[in-house]
Amino acid sequence: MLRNTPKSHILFACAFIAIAVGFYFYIKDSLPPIRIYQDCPSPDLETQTKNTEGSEDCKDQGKWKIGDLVMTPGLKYAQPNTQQGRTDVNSVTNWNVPLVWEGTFDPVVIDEIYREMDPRIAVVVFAVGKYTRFLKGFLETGEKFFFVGFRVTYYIFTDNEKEVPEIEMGTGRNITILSVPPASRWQDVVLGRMKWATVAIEQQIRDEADYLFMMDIDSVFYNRFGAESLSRLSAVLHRGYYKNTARDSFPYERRPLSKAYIPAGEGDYYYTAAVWGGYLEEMYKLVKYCYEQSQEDAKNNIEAVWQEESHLNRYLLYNKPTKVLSPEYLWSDYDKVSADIKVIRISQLVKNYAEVRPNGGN
Ligand SMILES: CC(=O)N[C@H]1[C@@H](OP(=O)(O)OP(=O)(O)OC[C@H]2O[C@@H](n3ccc(=O)[nH]c3=O)[C@H](O)[C@@H]2O)O[C@H](CO)[C@H](O)[C@@H]1O
Ligand SMILES: [Mn+2]
Repeated sequence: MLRNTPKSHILFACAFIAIAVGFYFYIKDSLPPIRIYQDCPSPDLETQTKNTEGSEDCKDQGKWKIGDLVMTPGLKYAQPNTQQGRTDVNSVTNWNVPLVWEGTFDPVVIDEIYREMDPRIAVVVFAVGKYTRFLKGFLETGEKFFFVGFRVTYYIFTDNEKEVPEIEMGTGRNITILSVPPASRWQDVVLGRMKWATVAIEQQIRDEADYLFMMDIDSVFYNRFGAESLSRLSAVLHRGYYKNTARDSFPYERRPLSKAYIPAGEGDYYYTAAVWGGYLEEMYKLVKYCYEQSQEDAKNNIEAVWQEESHLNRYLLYNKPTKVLSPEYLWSDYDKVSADIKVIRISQLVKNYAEVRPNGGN
């Protein structure tokens, strides 16, 4: 067959291949690296050993943990006191983990200790539809108050990248924008967060972060929010139900048909879904759980009363968080400040629900 091909054609083909190869080597260094997505085994107990034997890429994933509490000699801070402290609030849960309030930690000591461990902190926020208007205030105040001096990446999920403002970021701090489709129901956005966050953790965030927070975007930071919040799994008490609410009056999902069902007579606290955090792989497990449970509900034509917040509350009742954060970690501009709230660290803004949501208020 080659014998029948004119020589000029063969010469032409060879020259073309030579030019193409030459061109590839010329531009090779400016091409983005080709990355074949590798599904690392999830680090639950059964796969833990396999995971350590995995490829280089998988080896370090999910490995960050709170380590030795090492402090630099010579650090100046107030002497701790065994006799004085908060007496107006309970600062421990009945499963004996800290319940964090202003006055139960020293920011100087705690930030110093944890900065040594240098976690890469991811903050996942969604700004879909008109909620992009909240990005500026959230990010600007985050840069002033949220884990100052730590490595932080804000993952902004939006349907409108053009609306993401330019913000001056501190050293070691970044913004990553991820694109999601628009939605016609706000319920689909709040629940969709669980789906898109699951996918993004699997495909990207897992390689880039050690610790992850899920947060609402319609809020601003007013004061320090730092290393005292770190733990394997940390959840925030909802400001509306933390003081005098009997467990049977918590707005848990009460319909047995839903996967988020909690029967009467059970319950510790009511947690908000607007701020929660933990080790990357713990959060992955929990975000995915909320996603899968809500999918099950959808098959049965039911949507939990407070969407992912209901699934989160069920999970946290039977899988206790290792740190509980007081409502200082999510207050609201709607509410009068109670005497026990000495510092508001982050607060939900007043918003016109009917105007800002695609399908109106409630
Ligand atoms: C303080 C508190 O407990 N907040 C919870 C409460 O939220 P809220 O009443 O504060 O809900 P919300 O309107 O802030 O929605 C939650 C979040 O979803 C995103 N979003 C929502 C709608 C939209 O059109 N575009 C968009 O981007 C945005 O990041 C927003 O902050 O109830 C929701 C579920 O019902 C979630 O459990 C919230 O975490
Ligand atoms: Mn909100």
